[in-house]
Amino acid sequence: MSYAGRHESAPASPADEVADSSELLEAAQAWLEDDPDEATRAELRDVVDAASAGDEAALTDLGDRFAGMLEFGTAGLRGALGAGPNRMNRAVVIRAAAGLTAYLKKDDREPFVVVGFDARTNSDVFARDTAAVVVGAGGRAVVLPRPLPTPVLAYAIRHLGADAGVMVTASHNPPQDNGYKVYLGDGSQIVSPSDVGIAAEIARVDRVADVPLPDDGWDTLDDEVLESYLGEVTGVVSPDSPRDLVVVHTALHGVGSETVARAFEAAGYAAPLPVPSQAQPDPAFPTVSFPNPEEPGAMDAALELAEQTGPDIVIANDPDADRCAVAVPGPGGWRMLRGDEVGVLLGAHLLDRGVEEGDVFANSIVSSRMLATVCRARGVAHEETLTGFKWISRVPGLRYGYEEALGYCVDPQRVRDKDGVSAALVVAEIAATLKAEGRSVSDRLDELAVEHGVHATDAFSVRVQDLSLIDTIMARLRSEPMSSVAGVEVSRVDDLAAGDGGLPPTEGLRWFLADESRIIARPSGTEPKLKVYLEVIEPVEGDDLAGARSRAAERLAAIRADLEAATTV
Ligand SMILES: O=P([O-])(O)O[C@H]1O[C@H](COP(=O)(O)O)[C@@H](O)[C@H](O)[C@H]1O
Ligand SMILES: [Mg+2]
Repeated sequence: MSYAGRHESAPASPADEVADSSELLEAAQAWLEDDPDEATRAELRDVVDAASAGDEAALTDLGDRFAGMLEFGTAGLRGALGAGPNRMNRAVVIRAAAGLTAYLKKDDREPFVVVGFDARTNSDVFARDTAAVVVGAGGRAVVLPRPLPTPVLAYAIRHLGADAGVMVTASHNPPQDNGYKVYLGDGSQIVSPSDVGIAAEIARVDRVADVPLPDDGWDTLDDEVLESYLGEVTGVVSPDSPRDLVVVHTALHGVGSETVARAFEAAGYAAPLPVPSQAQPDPAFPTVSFPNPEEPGAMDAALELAEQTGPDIVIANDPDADRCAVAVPGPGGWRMLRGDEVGVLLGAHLLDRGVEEGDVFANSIVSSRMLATVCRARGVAHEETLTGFKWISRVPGLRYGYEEALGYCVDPQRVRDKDGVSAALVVAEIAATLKAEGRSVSDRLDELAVEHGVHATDAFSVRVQDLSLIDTIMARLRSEPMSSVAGVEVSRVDDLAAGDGGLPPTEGLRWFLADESRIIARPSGTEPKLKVYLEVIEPVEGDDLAGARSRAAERLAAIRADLEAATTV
């Protein structure tokens, strides 16, 4: 399944279907013969045999596998592992690597590509294929020594002076997925027009069998890259801020444990207390249904360990360790902070530590407007970008950028992407500093809310099997416009697909209500779901923060109820 949002299809007539199914079987047979991987060949052969014998389910399955090539979405290619062009497999990866290399060669030089990989099923195989394709095309390739966090790869690109980087990972997606993040030499993930240029080169690859695939010729790096990253990442915290802090950490079965523990020790903090059942990389992600700290249940084991051991904070990374989630103790037990809360906490902290002329703070349009308000109050420039770090990381003069999806870039000079390791260090600095003052992270959030107003955010997803349902919902939201939400008049609607709001066109709708509440609906570019983001702002009168918070929560819940109704499948 491709999650990039290409899912328009016209209803077919019965005659078309017959023609389509024979064309489909032909296309599948041709793909099968050209697939270098015995495992996916066998898988596809079974589906083709069943479909040829008239099995309807197999035919539908085949149709989905051949619904087009995986496309670049919010964070590169991402899809279910399996045979066919609309899945993640060796044939698709070899095509992608060949297209990328051809694109890089247009600059008339031998491309130099650094490749990283996580610990998912086949990530190492896809990394090796990528290196082989680059070398086979006359380029130079180096591969990270073992499964490591995405930010280490993003760092390596600029550290080594590579022309491009590839990270084989599906980040926080379910175990059956894999993915392919592509970066250029500036260290940022690709955006238009390079994604279109690379896609055009991928489309030009006629047969996988014609792509030279040598058995060697690339270098496997030693630990120097990781050591160098660790040596530099400690620079995100001040040498003289307090270090007394107890942290529980989970890597959610991903690759973050070692790098985070070593970064904490290198920076002078105690290594976090790991959640033992989730500390080692495991492609089956056995203890969680979704290895995404945003999903219900994913943090249960970490919060349970926190209940038992009483740390100051809990930190989680997603499996490729570019996201960072935080939980704090409160009167009612442990509470997960929203990405927007961590985002403003980090932003305000970096503002407090001092900014330089030309520094810009940024966040994505689906994130809270609170950081913009804080920046305005301090006279510091702030920008909004489209969703995805590929956009945030490109803001000129970026000093700090974040997105509500638990992504933070506190050190854009070194890593032009979100980095769950450096973010964890700055979170630790904030928590340890507050602890030394006898205060807590919650106290600091209260202070910011009193000063700038309660910015209450929420989000929900409508998960679908059939991607065309997302189009159906978006079409309905356009054709039956909401005039009020939760009893409050809609004062402005931006069709983001038309470029309203002054950003590059992207599928999505944004509503502003008369009371400044904001709603955005957009298809995910990484998973088969529609995402809806909500924000209300409630000023704090006098010092009645509790009253403002409860009014905000009520307004938010009412908006959510209306939007859930408006987006039912
Ligand atoms: O998967 P990760 O951790 O790299 O995260 C990726 O996906 C997130 C969700 O994207 P979408 O809303 O389109 O699904 C983006 O916000 C993020 O910038 C991107 O890098
Ligand atoms: Mg990730």
